[in-house]
Amino acid sequence: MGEHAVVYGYPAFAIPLLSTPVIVKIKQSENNSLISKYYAGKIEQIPDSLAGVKFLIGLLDKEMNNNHVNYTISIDSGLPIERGMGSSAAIACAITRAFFDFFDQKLDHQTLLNYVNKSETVTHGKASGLDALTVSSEYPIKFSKDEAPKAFTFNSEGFIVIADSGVKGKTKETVADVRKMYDENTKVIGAYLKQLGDYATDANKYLNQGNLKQLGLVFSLANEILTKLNLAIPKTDKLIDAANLAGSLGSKITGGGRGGCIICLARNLTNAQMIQKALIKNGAEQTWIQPLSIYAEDSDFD
Ligand SMILES: C[C@@](O)(CCO)CC(=O)[O-]
Repeated sequence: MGEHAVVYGYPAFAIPLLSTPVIVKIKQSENNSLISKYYAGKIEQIPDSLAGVKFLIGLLDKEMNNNHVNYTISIDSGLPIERGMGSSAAIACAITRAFFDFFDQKLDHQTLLNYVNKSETVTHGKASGLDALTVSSEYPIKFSKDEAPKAFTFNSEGFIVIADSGVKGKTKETVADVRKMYDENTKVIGAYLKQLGDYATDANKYLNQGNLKQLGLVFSLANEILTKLNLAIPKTDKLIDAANLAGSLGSKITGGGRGGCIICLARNLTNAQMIQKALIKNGAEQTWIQPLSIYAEDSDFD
């Protein structure tokens, strides 16, 4: 909740998808190379679509004062890239952790965030830091106007269902387009962004109260604003309609928009599975179901 608005300092919160980790391994080898679903080959020839990864590897290599060890980096990620799921931040986070481990260096959280954010700036342009914080945390992260971002826990029933539309969302492009709209019509677009921030605050309150019905409602209200910001496309609209018809308490685009993923709220597992079925039937490429109970303070989710 609060994506795009957070870039302007408004409240937001995001939850880490704990059931889908990104695993990066580094092994000594003859040449510096990368093995991943999206590219396999020499690090110096990494394509522009993975510019953030290439930049980060170069930076880490330099800062580890490495001038003699060659390595192969392998990335194993269940998250699709360019779908508003924070996968670029998650990959950057795992690469940084793997590098520090490989070179036997201690890594504190702030240093980790600095590296991820530098990589994100190459991938997305100026980022709010929300993705970096979220993917490096076991707990949801809250951004508010007056305090530093912080992790929080909540006790709530319910499930989230996420669906990938299969359409690439270009966060860099949508963030730049919203900025252009804001510069051209600050009053109206500024009011939309503030409203998104307010919905994020409301959603946070309803999560704490375990009020799923109201939470679902603010999901849908936020989606209306995201649509006004030109972040919806027919495919995500279709998925949202299908989820709502199948009993979702509320559904919205998640992340940068104009493609990418949608997120829905379900009352219970049966409800979540019915929504999942409808999403698949309506063309979702991949879906994830996650209980909200894993964010409770005493959760033993591992
Ligand atoms: C769209 C955005 O708000 C979230 C992307 O996951 C961009 C950002 O926060 O940097």
